[in-house]
Amino acid sequence: MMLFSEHNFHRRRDSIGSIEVICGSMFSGKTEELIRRMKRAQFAKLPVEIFKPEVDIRYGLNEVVSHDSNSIPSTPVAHSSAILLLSSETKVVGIDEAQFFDEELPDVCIQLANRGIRVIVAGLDMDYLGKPFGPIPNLMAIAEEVTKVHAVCVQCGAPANYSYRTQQSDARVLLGEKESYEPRCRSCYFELDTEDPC
Ligand SMILES: Nc1ncnc2c1ncn2[C@@H]1O[C@H](COP(=O)(O)OP(=O)(O)O)[C@@H](O)[C@H]1O
Ligand SMILES: Cc1cn([C@H]2C[C@H](O)[C@@H](COP(=O)(O)O)O2)c(=O)[nH]c1=O
Ligand SMILES: [Zn+2]
Repeated sequence: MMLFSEHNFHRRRDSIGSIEVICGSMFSGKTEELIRRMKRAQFAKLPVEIFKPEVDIRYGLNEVVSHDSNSIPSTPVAHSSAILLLSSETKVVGIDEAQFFDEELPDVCIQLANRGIRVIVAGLDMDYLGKPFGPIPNLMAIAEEVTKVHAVCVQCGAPANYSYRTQQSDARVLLGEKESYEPRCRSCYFELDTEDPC
């Protein structure tokens, strides 16, 4: 089976660029999907570069690592504009944890795509309060393709699109894993009474 993004990419590989967004809750497979697409590009012998925000130091500075320990080398950057300094040979750019970047990231992605680069951006669409997170909503608006992936709700097993924070903290940015967050579905996130009222 050929996924839409792979088909699209092949057709356009030497012509115009594009922007793809992979979004969802924590543990939904965003990083794995980003790594999968980047590795396919490498198999196609295309020069790739992967970036992540400097703030995300969970697994060290120089690689993107999934919750299943898949990894790919990456470059940490303090501001999205630094991504524009990449090599002129680069054909595919991956960006992980994009929710932590500044609001200039969508414009940076447009500039890259207009140079003919395929840009693949992964990030949380919502913060722990269920609010749209950083530049992700604007990126979704300008992207050619948006993929929303889902985790499994730890409470009931349904598809999960919320990241429920289990630690007491009001800070929007709180790096963490399973000790601080759990993926939940709407019903479990809002603790809705799902009993049939009739
Ligand atoms: N509740 C869960 N639902 C789905 N995957 C989970 C869950 N808890 C742990 N995982 C693991 O997380 C992996 C996805 O990791 P990753 O790609 O890093 O996600 P994300 O970048 O969206 O946080 C899955 O393949 C699975 O092994
Ligand atoms: C919901 C939420 C998450 N974070 C942090 C927690 C993790 O360090 C990353 C998300 O990583 P993942 O690859 O998507 O699992 O973001 C945060 O700082 N604030 C939040 O509201
Ligand atoms: Zn649930």
